[in-house]
Amino acid sequence: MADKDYTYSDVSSHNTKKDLLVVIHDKVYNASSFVDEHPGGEEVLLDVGGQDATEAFEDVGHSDEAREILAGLLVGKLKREDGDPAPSSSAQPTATQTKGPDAAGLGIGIYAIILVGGALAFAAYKHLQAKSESSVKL
Ligand code: HEM
Repeated sequence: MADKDYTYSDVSSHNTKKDLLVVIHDKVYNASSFVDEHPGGEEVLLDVGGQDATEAFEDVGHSDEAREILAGLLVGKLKREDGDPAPSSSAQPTATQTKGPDAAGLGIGIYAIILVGGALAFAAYKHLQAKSESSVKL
């Protein structure tokens, strides 16, 4: 039973509490027996019922114990076909990569503003100082 091949549409029809399949890393798990015991609540599992739950599962940072439980729920593997949604976890790295340069650009901008602002403030201070010195002499 654990080496059955499922298509994405096979899995998608099993999305109820009594009949709950989830896909994690292209493997298919039957979470029906575990849904009531899930420490994270049944709601989150039902939300991903019949779908690819890889990202949701990995985002939580589940423990090794959770992964052992998961291994016990294995019923088969996912056979991807043309037109199926892409594995959800593969979209993540690109999203974080594009974030990097943006954040760095903003950081440099802020430094530039502080530097120019500081230089202007210093010039104004010097100017006022020179002015008050010359008025004392008069
Ligand atoms: C069949 C798949 C899953 C299994 C076997 C599983 C198992 C577990 C286990 C054993 C824990 C306790 C903490 C730990 O050992 O890491 C846990 C916690 C948690 N799980 Fe899952 N989980 C599954 C899927 C999911 C999914 C898809 C989500 C979606 C967001 C999720 C969300 C959470 C959350 C939020 C907690 C933390 C609960 C807390 O600490 O209050 N889990 N899960």
